Amino acid sequence: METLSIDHVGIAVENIDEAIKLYIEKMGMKLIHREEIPDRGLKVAFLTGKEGETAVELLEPINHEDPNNTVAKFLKSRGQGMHHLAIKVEDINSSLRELENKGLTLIDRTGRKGARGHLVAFVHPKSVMGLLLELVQENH
Ligand SMILES: C[C@@H](C(=O)O)C(=O)SCCNC(=O)CCNC(=O)[C@H](O)C(C)(C)COP(=O)(O)OP(=O)(O)OC[C@H]1O[C@@H](n2cnc3c(N)ncnc32)[C@H](O)[C@@H]1OP(=O)(O)O
Repeated sequence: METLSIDHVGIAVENIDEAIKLYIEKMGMKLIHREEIPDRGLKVAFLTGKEGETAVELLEPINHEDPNNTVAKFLKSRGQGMHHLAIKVEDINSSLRELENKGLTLIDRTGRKGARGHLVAFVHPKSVMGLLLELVQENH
């Protein structure tokens, strides 16, 4: 499998509106996309720099008290900060098979719809040296 690019860095935050303001006003980024994903119980926002390279994805749980919400759980146990790294691939399902064959532990066995309508899947941090890895395939 080949990584096409580093798609985004996911950052868990307690308050997405305050976080967006910080990234725009203090770091000079621009907001390129915002949505709520009720299926995953998340509010997300994507920001980039002027050159539009790798994005930052801010993630806030819709319900901070939901014990099944992975980001709410993360905020309670580890606090705000980097949550995952997402790489872009051409074919998410064949990449997942390849990673599994190489001994990595998959969280998702197939790509499913994530933010921006793209297909996404996660690989367990215990098999990526503590990093929660996301694969993203642009859904054309
Ligand atoms: C919208 C979409 C998109 O981009 O399109 C998204 O971003 S969705 C973004 C949100 N969705 C996801 O995160 C889905 C994938 N994540 C998951 O399924 C889960 O968060 C797991 C990674 C399996 C962890 O769940 P689990 O219930 O096992 O949590 P836990 O608190 O007991 O943690 C088990 C171990 O994993 C570690 N751990 C938990 N979350 C971690 C993270 N984000 N990065 C690195 N390590 C992490 C804990 O510290 C712990 O390590 P120790 O055992 O050493 O203490």
